[in-house]
Amino acid sequence: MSKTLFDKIWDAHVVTAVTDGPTQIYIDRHFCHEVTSPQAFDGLRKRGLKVFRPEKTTLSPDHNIPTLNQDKPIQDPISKNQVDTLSKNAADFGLTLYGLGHEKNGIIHVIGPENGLTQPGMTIVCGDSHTSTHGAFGAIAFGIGTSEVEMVLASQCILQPRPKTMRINYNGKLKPGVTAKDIALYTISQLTTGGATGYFVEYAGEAICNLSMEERMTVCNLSIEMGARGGMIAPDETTFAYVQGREFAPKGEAWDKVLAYWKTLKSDDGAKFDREISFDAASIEPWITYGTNPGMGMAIGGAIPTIDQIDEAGRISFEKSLNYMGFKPGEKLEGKQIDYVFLGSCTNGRIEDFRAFAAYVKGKKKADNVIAWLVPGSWMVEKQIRAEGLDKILTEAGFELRQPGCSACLAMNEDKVPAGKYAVSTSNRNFEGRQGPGARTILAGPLVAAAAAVTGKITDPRN
Ligand SMILES: CC(C)[C@H](C(=O)O)[C@@H](O)C(=O)O
Ligand code: SF4
Repeated sequence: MSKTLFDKIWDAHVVTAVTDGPTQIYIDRHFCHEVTSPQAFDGLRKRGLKVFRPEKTTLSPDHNIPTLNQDKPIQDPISKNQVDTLSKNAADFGLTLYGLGHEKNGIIHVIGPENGLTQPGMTIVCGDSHTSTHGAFGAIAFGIGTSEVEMVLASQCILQPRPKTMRINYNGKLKPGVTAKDIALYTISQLTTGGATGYFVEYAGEAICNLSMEERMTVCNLSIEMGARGGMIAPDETTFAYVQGREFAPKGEAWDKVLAYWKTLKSDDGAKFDREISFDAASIEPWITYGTNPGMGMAIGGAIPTIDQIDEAGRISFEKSLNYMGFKPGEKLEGKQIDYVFLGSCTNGRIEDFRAFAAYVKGKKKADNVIAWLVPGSWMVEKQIRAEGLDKILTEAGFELRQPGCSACLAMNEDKVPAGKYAVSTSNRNFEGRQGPGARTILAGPLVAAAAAVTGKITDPRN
């Protein structure tokens, strides 16, 4: 029988199938950060349990870490406690930790792939919704809650109801100047933030096959913002070339063997999805959000919907959202002045994002009205930025590089956008207060962020 990519990986990981109940699934890789893991470790302590397979779990603090002076003690007591607790848990349970100051520290969804811990065919979990990022490798990767973190630590398994499957096809080629982030924001705008609830999504089609691994990670990262359990892309030569040679990638004979298996990981012809939709890649424009959820987006040259374009049931929240943002129905945002630019996060904090940003700002100057936070996703990204001399281009254009971490993506550290200020951000959430109390977030890709940083306004990077 024809199988989807999802079915193949899922079926290969079933430990116990229960009729009318969740399936027990084996987990190949487990990532942990400081926010969602403390109670899980305490739970193990209370039960007198060890971590079942310590080599399968990797820890990195990312949410609470400062992006300046990481060599000094963390000032905020709550953040310090969370980061210290993660270190203690790693030591007590014998787990690998890329702690603060470690050359491999960074956002957990950035360091997994760059170290070769993320591989095709795997089941991957983390107590974090953006675990969907790892699906870019052709893996079943999804976020879990803290009680499930405890379950995985104790048993290397998890109980999961089988999600429905959806395939989204992007036919044809993207237009020049359109990025992976635009694909994702466009898709959420079409499907809405609840449009993929209950589904595991496979992204497919020519425009997806043409993406680099980092671009695929950006697309899969945002799956959760349309409610999907996760997103995935079939592995191909691009995937294999990215994984090969990385620290934890299989080597020698083991590589040849696994590669033969990875090549079978694609949806068979005739495989049935519970839902299938298609978009014309050429209809995607550089995309920005105007509201307070990632589905409230539009082409950069477009206009915010007018009230009559909104379903009656949604009008109150639409008005509330625009009120928070200080925008009016029907308004165009191109040319509107902004205050902050944030380049970073597990969505767009990788080397290609910094290359794209640097290429745009090269020979130009940062606008005086803009405060720009350029935050690499990891120390490996930071090192690469310097190795390529991108830091010099950025400095000459008036920018400074900060130290890696989640930073202003959710403002758990000091990087908070002040109330009422507008931030063009390459991250993935624009909820009220996400980047600081009262902060107003406009989500966009790295090129739109670069254009905003040099003009001080919302600007189409193609002009
Ligand atoms: C802190 C964590 C639980 C959260 C998530 O799960 O996504 C965070 O990473 C976020 O992006 O909001
Ligand atoms: S960068 Fe943002 S989205 Fe990603 S894990 Fe950190 S807080 Fe969550």
